[in-house]
Amino acid sequence: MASTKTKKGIILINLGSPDSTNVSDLRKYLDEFLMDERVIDKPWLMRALLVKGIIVPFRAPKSAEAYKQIWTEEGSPLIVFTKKLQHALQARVDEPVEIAMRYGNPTAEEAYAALEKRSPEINEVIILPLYPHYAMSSYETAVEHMKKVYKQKKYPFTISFVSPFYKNDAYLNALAASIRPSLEKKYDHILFSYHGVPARHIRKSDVTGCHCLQSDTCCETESPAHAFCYRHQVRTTTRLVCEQLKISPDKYSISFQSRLGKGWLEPFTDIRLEEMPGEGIKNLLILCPAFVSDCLETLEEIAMRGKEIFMKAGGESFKMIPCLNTNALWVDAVEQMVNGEMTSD
Ligand SMILES: C=CC1=C(C)c2cc3[nH]c(cc4nc(cc5[nH]c(cc1n2)c(C)c5CCC(=O)O)C(CCC(=O)O)=C4C)c(C)c3C=C
Ligand SMILES: [Fe+2]
Ligand SMILES: [Fe+2]
Repeated sequence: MASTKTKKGIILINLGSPDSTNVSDLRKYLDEFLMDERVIDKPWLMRALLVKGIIVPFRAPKSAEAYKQIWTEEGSPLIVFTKKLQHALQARVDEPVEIAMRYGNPTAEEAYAALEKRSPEINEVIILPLYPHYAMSSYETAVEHMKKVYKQKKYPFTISFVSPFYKNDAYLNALAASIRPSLEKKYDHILFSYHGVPARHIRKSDVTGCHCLQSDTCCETESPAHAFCYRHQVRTTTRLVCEQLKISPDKYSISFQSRLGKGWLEPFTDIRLEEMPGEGIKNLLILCPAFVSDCLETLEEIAMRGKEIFMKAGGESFKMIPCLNTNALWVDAVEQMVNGEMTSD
């Protein structure tokens, strides 16, 4: 029997941005985002009342102003950097590369259709969610959405997903290289600020039902829960990259940003930024490794508002290390991952 030759296509999926900074586009984007049951995990009616009745009407005008601070002529930084990553990868691989956004545009349907149109003979699509760490509100929802859309039509290809790459060697090398030049100048401390999640989400994702968040050190005790534990994974990325760079544990820490409501992972980035100068940390290096593309949460929340909090509290220098964006070592890592050369589980 003749064997079928594999013809691959690649999709990079990221979170997505509003189409513009108009309040109406913000409403549409926030509605789609926050009505996702993996982001706000309340029963549909309660979620709809909260999102459509309270959060979106109040947040949309404020978010529109925030997006205006970072919007470029080419559009939202998150989309622009994801497209640039697509082109950088495309320059290295023969397989067609498309992008999709979990919320907004381009959609999953468009990405599948674009691959089919570019190469009708594709029989296998590798999907890389652009999140280093597993969270039900990021990695899981991207995967489930791509699967749901895939099932709605008869596509001539199979789909498979790259796992969270928080301890992948090539990713860690890229992250370390992006930090290394900043270590040459004087600094007192490095803050790894990760996007926060509700603690409840971590407990929900605990496959053992009895491990996650049981103590402050449970993330350091081996457990099958860690394949889905955001806190374990961000701690692992931080520890491994600091070991590689020989940064001693007293010189760095982790915090969580962008909280929306109560019961989120602590410590909070904004609170730590206010406290640090009083603890003698006057010269700060900060990075946001939950994001591989600079976006609203890095450029506006941290580089603008976070810096202001720190400097007002008595800080002297605040250096933000950019996301990996189109860093050549990061493109190497992406190329390895879509080629199935993952070293993480
Ligand atoms: C319940 C609310 C939210 C959860 C949980 C959450 C998790 C989460 N988000 C990202 C990545 C990004 N989030 C971004 C923006 C953003 N996030 C939330 C809410 C939750 N996120 C909101 C309401 C917004 C919109 C902006 C705002 O109004 O503040 C972005 C930036 C998008 C952009 O266009 O630049 C990213 C990226 C992760 C990785 C994550 C869980 C780990
Ligand atoms: Fe978010
Ligand atoms: Fe855990």
